[in-house]
Amino acid sequence: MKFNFSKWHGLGNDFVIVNGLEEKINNYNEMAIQVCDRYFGIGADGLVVILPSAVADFQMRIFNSDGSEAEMCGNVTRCIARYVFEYGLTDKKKITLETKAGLIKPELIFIDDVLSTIRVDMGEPRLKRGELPMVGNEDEQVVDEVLEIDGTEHRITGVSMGNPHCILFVDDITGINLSDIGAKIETHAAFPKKTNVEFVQVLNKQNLRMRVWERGAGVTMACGTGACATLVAAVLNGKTDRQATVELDGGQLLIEWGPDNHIYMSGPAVEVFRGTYL
Ligand SMILES: N[C@H](CCC[C@H](N)C(=O)O)C(=O)O
Repeated sequence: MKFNFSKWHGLGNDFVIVNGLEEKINNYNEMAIQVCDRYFGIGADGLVVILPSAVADFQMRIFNSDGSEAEMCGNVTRCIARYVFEYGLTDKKKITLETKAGLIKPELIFIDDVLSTIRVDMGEPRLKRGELPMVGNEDEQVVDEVLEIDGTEHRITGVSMGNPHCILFVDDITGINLSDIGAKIETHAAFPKKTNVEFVQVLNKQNLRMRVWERGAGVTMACGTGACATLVAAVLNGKTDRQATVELDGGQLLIEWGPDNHIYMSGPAVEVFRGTYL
């Protein structure tokens, strides 16, 4: 089944974007596995399809490279905002996107007619265990709890941005074997829907260094929802201010936890190439 696509990334977290208003794909989960394969396919962390919406400007569905569907994705939200504007699907610089995590609102910020950054209202963080989700009392926050992995205790904080995140603060991030421990935490019994895993080194009150093992994708260069969850966890644990720069393998995101309790993420989006999948 042939379809046109465009290849984008947000700080190296890369996606195949398909305009589902014009292109037909029968099985998104299966197609995501195929197109994300870096040897036999296009190669990406995920497949994202733009669809019509009755409640927003567009609907966005996100599929990880393992074929699983995610509730939300921060980095691709910035790419979609540019895509629909530059491909003429809208003349709006600020749009609403319907996702499984609710309505997300990206805005293209121009300075002297040049695109400067893309700022996304990511909605409110979910801080109760049940929303994480994580086993235990639904109304409790998951802050500074102990998770046992291979007989070793790790202190974690759980935050959901519509998708689940397990955050661990470490003194030296270079010493983490992300592929080993990330995979074990992703599939830990404490997380019925599995989880994204972020390791964080606090540099100071306004700067964090974070590396991520993503649910359904493994180690990626960046994770937008993960950066938002990381800032929230850092504030909950008294480590940073409510606005900080999160430095990822692929670059930096500015994250703010606003007085309206919404999380705002600012960063870039880049279109790399276009093509036809045969
Ligand atoms: N792997 C994630 C989805 C992609 C999120 C990430 N790429 C982002 O930028 O937020 C999950 O299954 O929840």
